[in-house]
Amino acid sequence: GLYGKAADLPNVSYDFIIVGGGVGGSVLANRLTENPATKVLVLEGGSSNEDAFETKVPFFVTRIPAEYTWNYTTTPQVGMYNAEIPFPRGFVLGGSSSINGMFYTRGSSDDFDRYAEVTGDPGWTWDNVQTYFKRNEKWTPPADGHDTTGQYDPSLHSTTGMTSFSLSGHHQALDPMVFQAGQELGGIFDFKLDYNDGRPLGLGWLQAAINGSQRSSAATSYLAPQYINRPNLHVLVGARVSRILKTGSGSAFQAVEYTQDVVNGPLSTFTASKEVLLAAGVIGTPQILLNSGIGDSGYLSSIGITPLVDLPSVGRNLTDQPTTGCLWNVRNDADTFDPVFQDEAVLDSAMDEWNNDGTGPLVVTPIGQVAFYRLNDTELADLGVPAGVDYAAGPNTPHLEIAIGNGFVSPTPPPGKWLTISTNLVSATSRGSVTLDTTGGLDVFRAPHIDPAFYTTEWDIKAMREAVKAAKRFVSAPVFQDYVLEALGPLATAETDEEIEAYVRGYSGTTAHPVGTASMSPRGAQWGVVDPDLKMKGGVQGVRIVDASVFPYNPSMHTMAPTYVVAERGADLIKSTWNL
Ligand SMILES: Cc1cc2nc3c(=O)[nH]c(=O)nc-3n(C[C@H](O)[C@H](O)[C@H](O)COP(=O)(O)OP(=O)(O)OC[C@H]3O[C@@H](n4cnc5c(N)ncnc54)[C@H](O)[C@@H]3O)c2cc1C
Repeated sequence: GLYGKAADLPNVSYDFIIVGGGVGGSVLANRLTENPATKVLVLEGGSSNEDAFETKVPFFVTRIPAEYTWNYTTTPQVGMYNAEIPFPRGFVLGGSSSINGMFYTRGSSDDFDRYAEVTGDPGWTWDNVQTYFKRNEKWTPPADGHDTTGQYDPSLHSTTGMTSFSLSGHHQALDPMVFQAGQELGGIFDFKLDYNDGRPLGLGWLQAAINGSQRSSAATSYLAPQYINRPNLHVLVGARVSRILKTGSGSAFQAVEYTQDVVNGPLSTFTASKEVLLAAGVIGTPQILLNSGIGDSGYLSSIGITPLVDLPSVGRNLTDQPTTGCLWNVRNDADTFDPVFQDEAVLDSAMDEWNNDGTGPLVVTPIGQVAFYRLNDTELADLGVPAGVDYAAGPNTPHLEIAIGNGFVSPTPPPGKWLTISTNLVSATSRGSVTLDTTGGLDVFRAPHIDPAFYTTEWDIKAMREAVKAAKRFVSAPVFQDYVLEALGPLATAETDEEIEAYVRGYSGTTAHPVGTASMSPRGAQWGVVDPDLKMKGGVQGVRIVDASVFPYNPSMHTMAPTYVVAERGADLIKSTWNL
Protein backbone atom coordinates (compact mmCIF):
# COMPACT_ATOMS: atom_id res chain seq x y z
CA GLY A 1 0.00 0.00 0.00
CA LEU A 2 0.87 3.65 -0.39
CA TYR A 3 1.50 5.62 2.82
CA GLY A 4 1.94 9.34 3.40
CA LYS A 5 2.91 9.09 7.06
CA ALA A 6 5.30 6.70 8.75
CA ALA A 7 2.99 6.55 11.76
CA ASP A 8 0.36 4.84 9.60
CA LEU A 9 2.63 2.01 8.49
CA PRO A 10 1.68 -1.40 9.87
CA ASN A 11 4.10 -2.66 12.48
CA VAL A 12 6.24 -5.01 10.40
CA SER A 13 9.88 -5.80 10.08
CA TYR A 14 11.21 -5.55 6.57
CA ASP A 15 13.48 -7.89 4.65
CA PHE A 16 14.47 -5.16 2.20
CA ILE A 17 14.38 -1.39 2.40
CA ILE A 18 14.55 0.36 -0.95
CA VAL A 19 15.72 3.97 -0.98
CA GLY A 20 14.06 5.82 -3.87
CA GLY A 21 10.92 4.90 -5.81
CA GLY A 22 12.22 5.74 -9.29
CA VAL A 23 13.14 3.38 -12.11
CA GLY A 24 15.49 1.17 -10.09
CA GLY A 25 13.39 1.25 -6.91
CA SER A 26 10.01 0.55 -8.55
CA VAL A 27 11.32 -2.49 -10.42
CA LEU A 28 12.87 -3.93 -7.26
CA ALA A 29 9.72 -3.24 -5.23
CA ASN A 30 7.65 -5.14 -7.74
CA ARG A 31 9.96 -8.09 -8.37
CA LEU A 32 10.92 -8.72 -4.74
CA THR A 33 7.31 -8.75 -3.57
CA GLU A 34 6.28 -11.36 -6.13
CA ASN A 35 7.03 -13.73 -3.28
CA PRO A 36 4.33 -12.94 -0.67
CA ALA A 37 6.68 -13.89 2.16
CA THR A 38 9.17 -11.12 1.31
CA LYS A 39 8.44 -7.84 3.09
CA VAL A 40 9.59 -4.66 1.40
CA LEU A 41 9.53 -0.97 2.30
CA VAL A 42 10.18 1.79 -0.25
CA LEU A 43 11.18 5.24 1.04
CA GLU A 44 10.56 7.89 -1.62
CA GLY A 45 11.43 11.55 -1.04
CA GLY A 46 8.85 12.93 -3.47
CA SER A 47 5.07 12.61 -3.61
CA SER A 48 2.78 10.01 -5.11
CA ASN A 49 2.32 10.18 -8.88
CA GLU A 50 -1.44 9.56 -8.56
CA ASP A 51 -2.56 13.19 -8.79
CA ALA A 52 0.44 14.44 -10.75
CA PHE A 53 -1.61 15.31 -13.82
CA GLU A 54 1.17 16.84 -15.95
CA THR A 55 3.20 13.65 -15.62
CA LYS A 56 0.39 11.72 -17.33
CA VAL A 57 -0.03 13.79 -20.52
CA PRO A 58 2.87 12.95 -22.84
CA PHE A 59 2.91 16.34 -24.60
CA PHE A 60 3.16 18.14 -21.23
CA VAL A 61 6.71 16.85 -20.79
CA THR A 62 7.96 20.43 -21.12
CA ARG A 63 5.44 21.63 -18.49
CA ILE A 64 6.28 19.42 -15.51
CA PRO A 65 5.69 21.54 -12.37
CA ALA A 66 8.67 22.25 -10.12
CA GLU A 67 7.07 20.31 -7.25
CA TYR A 68 7.86 17.05 -9.07
CA THR A 69 11.56 17.78 -9.55
CA TRP A 70 14.53 18.27 -7.24
CA ASN A 71 15.18 21.69 -8.84
CA TYR A 72 18.93 21.19 -8.99
CA THR A 73 21.30 23.44 -10.86
CA THR A 74 24.89 22.62 -11.71
CA THR A 75 28.02 24.33 -10.47
CA PRO A 76 29.37 26.97 -12.89
CA GLN A 77 30.31 25.10 -16.08
CA VAL A 78 33.75 26.22 -17.23
CA GLY A 79 33.08 24.79 -20.69
CA MET A 80 29.91 26.89 -20.94
CA TYR A 81 31.05 30.39 -20.00
CA ASN A 82 30.51 29.52 -16.32
CA ALA A 83 26.76 29.13 -16.71
CA GLU A 84 24.91 27.31 -13.92
CA ILE A 85 22.38 25.21 -15.75
CA PRO A 86 19.21 23.37 -14.62
CA PHE A 87 19.76 19.69 -13.86
CA PRO A 88 16.33 18.02 -13.58
CA ARG A 89 15.68 14.82 -11.59
CA GLY A 90 12.28 13.37 -10.75
CA PHE A 91 10.97 14.00 -7.21
CA VAL A 92 7.83 11.87 -7.40
CA LEU A 93 7.02 8.17 -7.44
CA GLY A 94 8.43 6.77 -10.69
CA GLY A 95 11.40 9.10 -10.25
CA SER A 96 12.77 10.58 -13.44
CA SER A 97 10.61 8.22 -15.54
CA SER A 98 7.62 10.29 -14.37
CA ILE A 99 9.07 13.51 -15.78
CA ASN A 100 11.36 12.40 -18.60
CA GLY A 101 11.21 12.66 -22.38
CA MET A 102 9.97 9.03 -22.62
CA PHE A 103 12.43 8.08 -25.42
CA TYR A 104 12.69 4.30 -25.52
CA THR A 105 16.25 3.49 -26.56
CA ARG A 106 18.10 0.39 -25.43
CA GLY A 107 21.66 1.40 -26.30
CA SER A 108 24.03 -0.44 -28.62
CA SER A 109 25.27 -4.01 -28.36
CA ASP A 110 28.77 -2.58 -27.83
CA ASP A 111 27.57 -0.57 -24.81
CA PHE A 112 26.53 -3.68 -22.90
CA ASP A 113 29.44 -5.76 -24.14
CA ARG A 114 31.71 -3.03 -22.77
CA TYR A 115 29.93 -3.19 -19.40
CA ALA A 116 30.62 -6.93 -19.37
CA GLU A 117 34.24 -6.39 -20.29
CA VAL A 118 35.05 -3.63 -17.80
CA THR A 119 33.23 -5.36 -14.95
CA GLY A 120 34.45 -8.86 -15.79
CA ASP A 121 30.87 -10.17 -15.65
CA PRO A 122 29.52 -11.79 -18.84
CA GLY A 123 26.03 -11.45 -17.37
CA TRP A 124 26.02 -7.83 -18.62
CA THR A 125 26.62 -8.64 -22.32
CA TRP A 126 24.05 -7.48 -24.86
CA ASP A 127 23.00 -11.05 -25.56
CA ASN A 128 22.56 -11.85 -21.88
CA VAL A 129 20.48 -8.78 -21.04
CA GLN A 130 17.93 -9.35 -23.82
CA THR A 131 15.80 -11.33 -21.41
CA TYR A 132 15.62 -8.28 -19.11
CA PHE A 133 14.62 -5.91 -21.92
CA LYS A 134 11.80 -8.37 -22.66
CA ARG A 135 10.66 -8.49 -19.05
CA ASN A 136 10.53 -4.71 -19.02
CA GLU A 137 8.84 -4.12 -22.38
CA LYS A 138 5.17 -4.30 -23.23
CA TRP A 139 4.90 -3.11 -26.83
CA THR A 140 1.58 -1.30 -27.26
CA PRO A 141 -0.31 -0.03 -30.34
CA PRO A 142 -0.20 3.77 -30.83
CA ALA A 143 -3.15 5.90 -29.69
CA ASP A 144 -4.43 6.56 -33.23
CA GLY A 145 -4.29 2.85 -34.13
CA HIS A 146 -2.48 3.58 -37.42
CA ASP A 147 -0.80 0.86 -39.44
CA THR A 148 2.77 0.70 -38.11
CA THR A 149 4.13 -1.58 -40.83
CA GLY A 150 7.54 -0.34 -41.90
CA GLN A 151 7.92 1.91 -38.84
CA TYR A 152 9.58 -0.62 -36.50
CA ASP A 153 10.64 -4.26 -36.40
CA PRO A 154 8.07 -6.28 -34.41
CA SER A 155 10.48 -9.21 -34.08
CA LEU A 156 12.63 -7.13 -31.70
CA HIS A 157 9.83 -6.37 -29.27
CA SER A 158 8.04 -8.05 -26.40
CA THR A 159 4.34 -7.60 -25.65
CA THR A 160 4.40 -9.32 -22.29
CA GLY A 161 6.53 -7.06 -20.08
CA MET A 162 5.59 -4.26 -17.71
CA THR A 163 6.25 -0.82 -19.18
CA SER A 164 4.36 0.20 -22.32
CA PHE A 165 6.32 1.43 -25.31
CA SER A 166 4.84 2.62 -28.56
CA LEU A 167 5.21 4.61 -31.76
CA SER A 168 3.77 8.10 -32.21
CA GLY A 169 -0.03 8.10 -31.96
CA HIS A 170 -0.55 11.44 -33.69
CA HIS A 171 0.45 12.29 -37.26
CA GLN A 172 2.59 15.40 -37.72
CA ALA A 173 2.69 17.18 -41.08
CA LEU A 174 6.48 17.23 -40.74
CA ASP A 175 6.80 13.41 -40.60
CA PRO A 176 6.99 12.68 -44.35
CA MET A 177 9.27 15.67 -44.92
CA VAL A 178 11.75 14.33 -42.36
CA PHE A 179 12.04 11.00 -44.14
CA GLN A 180 12.18 12.66 -47.56
CA ALA A 181 15.07 14.79 -46.31
CA GLY A 182 16.73 11.57 -45.15
CA GLN A 183 16.38 10.10 -48.64
CA GLU A 184 17.65 13.24 -50.29
CA LEU A 185 20.73 13.46 -48.07
CA GLY A 186 21.46 9.76 -47.43
CA GLY A 187 24.58 8.81 -45.44
CA ILE A 188 24.01 9.35 -41.74
CA PHE A 189 20.35 10.06 -42.49
CA ASP A 190 19.66 6.70 -44.17
CA PHE A 191 16.42 5.16 -42.92
CA LYS A 192 16.71 2.90 -39.89
CA LEU A 193 13.73 0.63 -39.37
CA ASP A 194 14.33 0.04 -35.67
CA TYR A 195 17.15 1.56 -33.64
CA ASN A 196 16.55 -0.91 -30.80
CA ASP A 197 18.31 -3.74 -32.66
CA GLY A 198 21.73 -3.20 -31.05
CA ARG A 199 23.10 -1.20 -33.99
CA PRO A 200 21.41 2.18 -33.65
CA LEU A 201 22.72 4.03 -36.70
CA GLY A 202 20.39 5.96 -39.03
CA LEU A 203 17.17 7.98 -39.00
CA GLY A 204 14.02 6.38 -37.64
CA TRP A 205 10.74 6.82 -35.83
CA LEU A 206 10.92 7.60 -32.14
CA GLN A 207 9.68 4.86 -29.81
CA ALA A 208 8.39 6.20 -26.49
CA ALA A 209 7.17 5.05 -23.08
CA ILE A 210 3.51 5.69 -23.76
CA ASN A 211 0.43 3.57 -23.13
CA GLY A 212 -2.31 4.81 -25.47
CA SER A 213 -2.68 8.45 -24.50
CA GLN A 214 -0.68 8.35 -21.25
CA ARG A 215 2.92 8.26 -20.08
CA SER A 216 3.99 4.81 -18.96
CA SER A 217 6.41 5.32 -16.07
CA ALA A 218 8.04 3.01 -13.55
CA ALA A 219 5.25 4.04 -11.18
CA THR A 220 2.32 3.45 -13.56
CA SER A 221 3.77 0.09 -14.62
CA TYR A 222 5.74 -1.59 -11.82
CA LEU A 223 3.75 0.14 -9.04
CA ALA A 224 0.31 -0.11 -10.69
CA PRO A 225 -2.54 -0.71 -8.18
CA GLN A 226 -2.35 -4.52 -8.40
CA TYR A 227 1.30 -4.35 -7.29
CA ILE A 228 1.48 -1.42 -4.87
CA ASN A 229 -1.47 -2.90 -2.98
CA ARG A 230 0.30 -6.16 -2.27
CA PRO A 231 0.16 -6.66 1.51
CA ASN A 232 3.92 -7.29 1.66
CA LEU A 233 4.85 -4.00 -0.07
CA HIS A 234 4.73 -0.64 1.72
CA VAL A 235 5.62 2.57 -0.10
CA LEU A 236 6.18 5.64 2.08
CA VAL A 237 6.23 8.91 0.13
CA GLY A 238 7.58 12.22 1.42
CA ALA A 239 10.37 10.29 3.19
CA ARG A 240 13.79 11.84 2.58
CA VAL A 241 16.72 9.57 3.38
CA SER A 242 19.80 11.18 4.89
CA ARG A 243 22.18 8.28 5.62
CA ILE A 244 22.63 4.56 5.93
CA LEU A 245 23.89 3.55 9.36
CA LYS A 246 26.04 0.76 10.71
CA THR A 247 24.22 -2.10 12.36
CA GLY A 248 25.85 -4.65 14.63
CA SER A 249 29.56 -4.82 15.30
CA GLY A 250 30.67 -5.72 11.75
CA SER A 251 30.50 -3.69 8.58
CA ALA A 252 26.80 -4.05 7.78
CA PHE A 253 24.92 -0.82 7.02
CA GLN A 254 21.35 -2.10 7.21
CA ALA A 255 19.68 0.85 8.92
CA VAL A 256 18.25 3.74 6.93
CA GLU A 257 17.88 7.19 8.48
CA TYR A 258 15.15 9.43 7.08
CA THR A 259 12.77 12.24 7.87
CA GLN A 260 9.38 13.40 6.69
CA ASP A 261 10.23 16.98 7.64
CA VAL A 262 13.58 18.16 6.31
CA VAL A 263 13.36 21.48 8.13
CA ASN A 264 12.41 20.45 11.65
CA GLY A 265 13.07 16.71 11.75
CA PRO A 266 13.04 14.40 13.61
CA LEU A 267 15.26 11.77 11.99
CA SER A 268 14.02 8.20 12.35
CA THR A 269 15.36 4.83 11.22
CA PHE A 270 14.18 1.58 9.68
CA THR A 271 16.35 -1.53 9.65
CA ALA A 272 16.34 -4.20 6.95
CA SER A 273 16.86 -7.79 8.00
CA LYS A 274 18.34 -8.77 4.62
CA GLU A 275 19.54 -5.78 2.56
CA VAL A 276 19.28 -2.05 2.02
CA LEU A 277 18.87 -1.31 -1.69
CA LEU A 278 19.98 2.15 -2.72
CA ALA A 279 18.05 3.38 -5.76
CA ALA A 280 18.11 7.13 -5.15
CA GLY A 281 19.64 7.81 -8.56
CA VAL A 282 22.85 9.36 -9.84
CA ILE A 283 22.68 12.34 -7.46
CA GLY A 284 20.80 10.93 -4.45
CA THR A 285 22.79 7.71 -4.09
CA PRO A 286 26.28 9.28 -3.82
CA GLN A 287 24.91 12.05 -1.61
CA ILE A 288 23.54 9.49 0.86
CA LEU A 289 26.82 7.51 0.79
CA LEU A 290 28.96 10.60 1.41
CA ASN A 291 26.66 11.69 4.25
CA SER A 292 27.13 8.21 5.71
CA GLY A 293 30.94 8.44 5.78
CA ILE A 294 31.41 6.25 2.70
CA GLY A 295 33.64 7.86 0.10
CA ASP A 296 37.09 9.32 -0.27
CA SER A 297 38.42 9.35 3.32
CA GLY A 298 40.60 12.41 2.77
CA TYR A 299 37.74 14.36 1.26
CA LEU A 300 35.28 13.30 3.98
CA SER A 301 37.69 14.30 6.76
CA SER A 302 38.29 17.65 5.08
CA ILE A 303 34.57 18.49 5.29
CA GLY A 304 34.12 17.23 8.83
CA ILE A 305 32.53 13.84 8.21
CA THR A 306 34.10 10.86 9.98
CA PRO A 307 35.15 8.43 7.25
CA LEU A 308 33.87 4.91 7.89
CA VAL A 309 34.66 3.28 4.54
CA ASP A 310 37.29 4.51 2.09
CA LEU A 311 35.72 4.30 -1.38
CA PRO A 312 37.21 7.16 -3.43
CA SER A 313 35.00 6.56 -6.47
CA VAL A 314 31.79 7.60 -4.69
CA GLY A 315 30.44 10.68 -6.48
CA ARG A 316 33.21 10.70 -9.09
CA ASN A 317 32.93 9.82 -12.80
CA LEU A 318 29.68 11.76 -13.27
CA THR A 319 29.10 11.21 -16.99
CA ASP A 320 26.33 13.01 -18.82
CA GLN A 321 25.34 13.81 -22.38
CA PRO A 322 25.04 17.51 -23.28
CA THR A 323 22.40 18.75 -25.71
CA THR A 324 22.35 21.84 -27.91
CA GLY A 325 19.06 23.34 -29.02
CA CYS A 326 18.83 24.42 -32.68
CA LEU A 327 15.67 26.13 -33.87
CA TRP A 328 14.44 27.32 -37.23
CA ASN A 329 11.54 29.58 -38.07
CA VAL A 330 9.36 27.94 -40.74
CA ARG A 331 6.58 29.14 -43.08
CA ASN A 332 3.70 30.73 -41.28
CA ASP A 333 1.17 28.42 -42.92
CA ALA A 334 3.09 25.32 -41.76
CA ASP A 335 1.14 22.74 -39.77
CA THR A 336 3.24 22.54 -36.57
CA PHE A 337 2.27 21.85 -32.96
CA ASP A 338 3.19 25.40 -31.87
CA PRO A 339 -0.43 26.61 -31.57
CA VAL A 340 -1.04 24.10 -28.74
CA PHE A 341 0.94 26.31 -26.35
CA GLN A 342 0.41 29.61 -28.21
CA ASP A 343 -3.37 29.64 -28.31
CA GLU A 344 -5.57 28.80 -25.31
CA ALA A 345 -8.46 27.72 -27.55
CA VAL A 346 -6.25 25.18 -29.35
CA LEU A 347 -4.97 23.84 -26.02
CA ASP A 348 -8.55 23.54 -24.70
CA SER A 349 -9.68 21.56 -27.71
CA ALA A 350 -6.56 19.35 -27.51
CA MET A 351 -7.36 18.73 -23.83
CA ASP A 352 -10.94 17.75 -24.74
CA GLU A 353 -9.64 15.32 -27.35
CA TRP A 354 -7.17 13.81 -24.88
CA ASN A 355 -9.83 13.51 -22.16
CA ASN A 356 -12.69 12.26 -24.31
CA ASP A 357 -11.04 10.02 -26.90
CA GLY A 358 -7.45 9.62 -25.75
CA THR A 359 -6.24 11.00 -29.08
CA GLY A 360 -4.91 14.25 -30.58
CA PRO A 361 -1.72 16.29 -30.25
CA LEU A 362 -1.27 15.63 -26.53
CA VAL A 363 -0.76 11.85 -26.82
CA VAL A 364 2.81 12.17 -28.10
CA THR A 365 6.13 13.62 -27.08
CA PRO A 366 7.19 16.72 -29.03
CA ILE A 367 9.93 14.69 -30.78
CA GLY A 368 8.95 12.60 -33.79
CA GLN A 369 12.17 11.17 -35.21
CA VAL A 370 15.74 10.59 -34.17
CA ALA A 371 18.97 9.97 -36.05
CA PHE A 372 21.89 8.35 -34.26
CA TYR A 373 25.18 8.44 -36.09
CA ARG A 374 28.95 8.06 -36.06
CA LEU A 375 31.61 10.37 -37.39
CA ASN A 376 33.59 8.58 -40.09
CA ASP A 377 37.35 7.97 -40.01
CA THR A 378 38.17 11.08 -42.03
CA GLU A 379 36.00 13.26 -39.82
CA LEU A 380 37.56 11.73 -36.71
CA ALA A 381 41.05 12.38 -38.06
CA ASP A 382 40.04 15.98 -38.87
CA LEU A 383 38.97 16.40 -35.25
CA GLY A 384 42.38 15.21 -34.09
CA VAL A 385 41.21 11.83 -32.82
CA PRO A 386 44.22 9.48 -33.03
CA ALA A 387 43.84 6.55 -35.43
CA GLY A 388 42.43 3.49 -33.68
CA VAL A 389 40.85 5.52 -30.85
CA ASP A 390 37.08 5.46 -30.55
CA TYR A 391 35.30 7.38 -27.82
CA ALA A 392 32.19 5.30 -28.48
CA ALA A 393 31.95 1.74 -27.20
CA GLY A 394 32.47 0.17 -30.64
CA PRO A 395 31.54 0.22 -34.32
CA ASN A 396 27.80 -0.30 -33.68
CA THR A 397 27.70 2.72 -31.42
CA PRO A 398 26.77 6.30 -32.26
CA HIS A 399 28.78 9.36 -31.29
CA LEU A 400 25.92 11.77 -31.83
CA GLU A 401 22.16 12.09 -31.98
CA ILE A 402 19.77 14.44 -33.71
CA ALA A 403 16.19 14.65 -32.43
CA ILE A 404 13.56 16.36 -34.57
CA GLY A 405 10.38 18.10 -33.40
CA ASN A 406 7.56 19.67 -35.43
CA GLY A 407 7.53 22.95 -33.51
CA PHE A 408 9.28 24.90 -30.77
CA VAL A 409 9.95 22.36 -28.02
CA SER A 410 9.27 24.58 -25.03
CA PRO A 411 6.44 25.33 -22.60
CA THR A 412 6.16 28.87 -23.99
CA PRO A 413 6.98 29.02 -27.70
CA PRO A 414 7.45 32.50 -29.18
CA PRO A 415 5.05 33.60 -31.92
CA GLY A 416 5.47 31.96 -35.31
CA LYS A 417 5.98 28.40 -36.56
CA TRP A 418 9.10 26.42 -35.75
CA LEU A 419 11.25 23.35 -36.31
CA THR A 420 13.42 22.04 -33.45
CA ILE A 421 16.51 19.92 -33.81
CA SER A 422 18.28 18.94 -30.59
CA THR A 423 21.80 17.69 -31.10
CA ASN A 424 23.00 15.34 -28.37
CA LEU A 425 26.53 14.15 -27.67
CA VAL A 426 25.86 10.56 -26.67
CA SER A 427 29.51 9.47 -26.40
CA ALA A 428 30.88 12.26 -24.24
CA THR A 429 34.30 12.02 -22.59
CA SER A 430 34.02 14.82 -20.00
CA ARG A 431 33.82 13.50 -16.45
CA GLY A 432 32.44 15.43 -13.47
CA SER A 433 31.41 14.81 -9.89
CA VAL A 434 28.82 15.01 -7.13
CA THR A 435 30.15 16.45 -3.86
CA LEU A 436 28.48 17.79 -0.75
CA ASP A 437 27.74 21.48 -0.35
CA THR A 438 29.07 22.31 3.10
CA THR A 439 28.66 26.07 2.85
CA GLY A 440 27.53 27.19 6.30
CA GLY A 441 28.11 23.73 7.83
CA LEU A 442 27.05 20.17 7.19
CA ASP A 443 23.43 19.67 6.18
CA VAL A 444 22.47 16.20 4.98
CA PHE A 445 19.52 17.57 3.02
CA ARG A 446 21.17 20.50 1.22
CA ALA A 447 21.39 20.00 -2.57
CA PRO A 448 24.87 18.73 -3.44
CA HIS A 449 27.34 20.31 -5.86
CA ILE A 450 26.64 18.76 -9.26
CA ASP A 451 29.37 19.26 -11.85
CA PRO A 452 28.87 17.39 -15.15
CA ALA A 453 31.96 19.25 -16.47
CA PHE A 454 30.37 19.77 -19.87
CA TYR A 455 32.72 20.46 -22.79
CA THR A 456 35.89 20.10 -20.76
CA THR A 457 37.48 17.81 -23.34
CA GLU A 458 38.42 18.75 -26.86
CA TRP A 459 36.48 15.82 -28.30
CA ASP A 460 33.23 16.89 -26.65
CA ILE A 461 33.18 20.44 -27.97
CA LYS A 462 34.37 19.48 -31.44
CA ALA A 463 32.02 16.53 -31.79
CA MET A 464 29.04 18.67 -30.78
CA ARG A 465 30.15 21.32 -33.24
CA GLU A 466 29.94 18.67 -35.96
CA ALA A 467 26.45 17.68 -34.80
CA VAL A 468 25.25 21.26 -35.15
CA LYS A 469 26.70 21.30 -38.66
CA ALA A 470 24.80 18.08 -39.41
CA ALA A 471 21.57 19.68 -38.14
CA LYS A 472 22.17 22.65 -40.44
CA ARG A 473 22.80 20.28 -43.33
CA PHE A 474 19.58 18.43 -42.55
CA VAL A 475 17.40 21.53 -42.84
CA SER A 476 19.15 22.44 -46.09
CA ALA A 477 17.70 19.33 -47.80
CA PRO A 478 15.70 20.20 -50.94
CA VAL A 479 12.40 19.22 -49.29
CA PHE A 480 12.82 22.08 -46.80
CA GLN A 481 13.71 24.69 -49.41
CA ASP A 482 10.44 26.62 -49.26
CA TYR A 483 9.63 25.48 -45.75
CA VAL A 484 12.51 26.50 -43.48
CA LEU A 485 13.01 30.29 -43.33
CA GLU A 486 15.87 31.08 -40.95
CA ALA A 487 17.66 29.85 -37.84
CA LEU A 488 16.86 31.43 -34.50
CA GLY A 489 19.39 33.67 -32.73
CA PRO A 490 23.16 33.36 -33.18
CA LEU A 491 22.74 29.98 -34.91
CA ALA A 492 21.77 31.96 -38.02
CA THR A 493 25.18 33.58 -38.29
CA ALA A 494 27.34 30.83 -36.78
CA GLU A 495 29.33 29.61 -39.79
CA THR A 496 32.97 29.05 -38.84
CA ASP A 497 34.10 26.30 -36.47
CA GLU A 498 34.84 28.92 -33.81
CA GLU A 499 31.39 30.51 -34.15
CA ILE A 500 29.61 27.17 -33.95
CA GLU A 501 31.66 26.14 -30.90
CA ALA A 502 30.72 29.43 -29.26
CA TYR A 503 27.07 28.68 -30.05
CA VAL A 504 27.41 25.21 -28.52
CA ARG A 505 28.98 26.58 -25.33
CA GLY A 506 26.29 29.24 -25.07
CA TYR A 507 23.16 27.23 -25.92
CA SER A 508 23.59 23.81 -24.36
CA GLY A 509 21.98 22.02 -21.47
CA THR A 510 21.72 18.50 -20.12
CA THR A 511 19.86 15.67 -21.80
CA ALA A 512 19.41 14.55 -18.16
CA HIS A 513 21.18 11.24 -18.77
CA PRO A 514 23.83 11.24 -16.03
CA VAL A 515 25.39 7.97 -14.88
CA GLY A 516 28.51 6.71 -13.20
CA THR A 517 28.66 8.13 -9.65
CA ALA A 518 28.62 4.69 -7.98
CA SER A 519 30.15 2.68 -10.77
CA MET A 520 30.41 -1.08 -11.16
CA SER A 521 33.93 -2.47 -11.45
CA PRO A 522 35.48 -5.92 -11.31
CA ARG A 523 35.55 -7.72 -7.98
CA GLY A 524 38.74 -6.70 -6.17
CA ALA A 525 39.35 -3.59 -8.33
CA GLN A 526 40.87 -0.52 -6.67
CA TRP A 527 38.23 1.70 -8.28
CA GLY A 528 34.44 1.57 -8.45
CA VAL A 529 31.71 1.44 -5.81
CA VAL A 530 29.88 -1.83 -6.49
CA ASP A 531 30.84 -5.28 -7.72
CA PRO A 532 29.13 -6.56 -10.88
CA ASP A 533 26.43 -8.15 -8.69
CA LEU A 534 25.69 -4.60 -7.44
CA LYS A 535 26.90 -5.35 -3.89
CA MET A 536 28.90 -2.54 -2.35
CA LYS A 537 32.66 -2.72 -2.23
CA GLY A 538 34.94 -1.67 0.62
CA GLY A 539 33.76 -4.48 2.86
CA VAL A 540 30.32 -2.90 3.27
CA GLN A 541 27.78 -5.64 4.02
CA GLY A 542 24.06 -5.70 3.36
CA VAL A 543 23.89 -2.89 0.77
CA ARG A 544 23.43 -2.93 -3.00
CA ILE A 545 23.04 -0.07 -5.43
CA VAL A 546 20.47 -0.54 -8.16
CA ASP A 547 20.10 2.59 -10.27
CA ALA A 548 21.76 4.50 -13.12
CA SER A 549 24.73 5.46 -10.96
CA VAL A 550 26.26 1.99 -11.46
CA PHE A 551 26.98 2.39 -15.21
CA PRO A 552 30.73 2.88 -15.66
CA TYR A 553 30.06 4.58 -19.02
CA ASN A 554 26.98 6.17 -20.48
CA PRO A 555 24.96 3.96 -22.76
CA SER A 556 25.20 5.69 -26.14
CA MET A 557 21.48 6.44 -26.19
CA HIS A 558 19.01 7.51 -23.50
CA THR A 559 19.38 5.91 -20.08
CA MET A 560 15.92 4.80 -18.94
CA ALA A 561 15.71 1.42 -20.70
CA PRO A 562 19.27 0.42 -19.66
CA THR A 563 18.36 1.34 -16.07
CA TYR A 564 15.28 -0.88 -16.26
CA VAL A 565 17.66 -3.65 -17.32
CA VAL A 566 20.02 -3.02 -14.38
CA ALA A 567 17.06 -3.22 -12.02
CA GLU A 568 15.50 -6.32 -13.61
CA ARG A 569 18.84 -8.13 -13.46
CA GLY A 570 19.48 -6.67 -10.00
CA ALA A 571 16.22 -8.21 -8.80
CA ASP A 572 17.31 -11.59 -10.16
CA LEU A 573 20.70 -11.33 -8.44
CA ILE A 574 19.07 -10.45 -5.12
CA LYS A 575 16.53 -13.28 -5.43
CA SER A 576 19.28 -15.75 -6.14
CA THR A 577 21.33 -14.62 -3.11
CA TRP A 578 18.36 -15.17 -0.79
CA ASN A 579 16.72 -18.09 -2.62
CA LEU A 580 13.52 -16.08 -3.10
C1 LIG B 1 14.03 15.63 -17.65
C2 LIG B 1 14.53 14.24 -17.96
C3 LIG B 1 14.40 13.73 -19.24
C4 LIG B 1 14.86 12.45 -19.54
N1 LIG B 1 14.55 11.91 -20.74
C5 LIG B 1 14.79 10.59 -20.96
C6 LIG B 1 14.30 9.96 -22.13
O1 LIG B 1 13.58 10.55 -22.93
N2 LIG B 1 14.60 8.65 -22.32
C7 LIG B 1 15.40 7.96 -21.45
O2 LIG B 1 15.72 6.80 -21.72
N3 LIG B 1 15.86 8.54 -20.31
C8 LIG B 1 15.53 9.82 -20.04
N4 LIG B 1 15.91 10.39 -18.86
C9 LIG B 1 16.76 9.62 -17.94
C10 LIG B 1 16.01 8.52 -17.16
O3 LIG B 1 14.76 8.99 -16.72
C11 LIG B 1 16.89 8.11 -15.98
O4 LIG B 1 18.11 7.59 -16.48
C12 LIG B 1 16.28 7.05 -15.07
O5 LIG B 1 15.05 7.49 -14.55
C13 LIG B 1 17.26 6.74 -13.94
O6 LIG B 1 16.67 5.88 -13.01
P1 LIG B 1 17.16 5.85 -11.50
O7 LIG B 1 16.44 4.77 -10.84
O8 LIG B 1 18.64 5.86 -11.50
O9 LIG B 1 16.75 7.27 -10.90
P2 LIG B 1 15.33 7.97 -10.81
O10 LIG B 1 14.38 7.38 -11.76
O11 LIG B 1 15.57 9.43 -10.90
O12 LIG B 1 14.83 7.60 -9.35
C14 LIG B 1 15.46 8.04 -8.18
C15 LIG B 1 14.40 8.21 -7.11
O13 LIG B 1 15.01 8.36 -5.84
C16 LIG B 1 14.38 9.39 -5.12
N5 LIG B 1 15.36 9.93 -4.19
C17 LIG B 1 16.52 10.55 -4.48
N6 LIG B 1 17.17 10.90 -3.34
C18 LIG B 1 16.40 10.47 -2.31
C19 LIG B 1 16.52 10.54 -0.90
N7 LIG B 1 17.57 11.12 -0.31
N8 LIG B 1 15.53 10.02 -0.15
C20 LIG B 1 14.44 9.43 -0.71
N9 LIG B 1 14.27 9.35 -2.06
C21 LIG B 1 15.24 9.86 -2.84
C22 LIG B 1 13.96 10.38 -6.21
O14 LIG B 1 12.95 11.25 -5.76
C23 LIG B 1 13.53 9.46 -7.32
O15 LIG B 1 12.17 9.11 -7.21
C24 LIG B 1 15.50 11.68 -18.53
C25 LIG B 1 15.62 12.19 -17.24
C26 LIG B 1 15.13 13.45 -16.94
C27 LIG B 1 15.25 13.97 -15.54
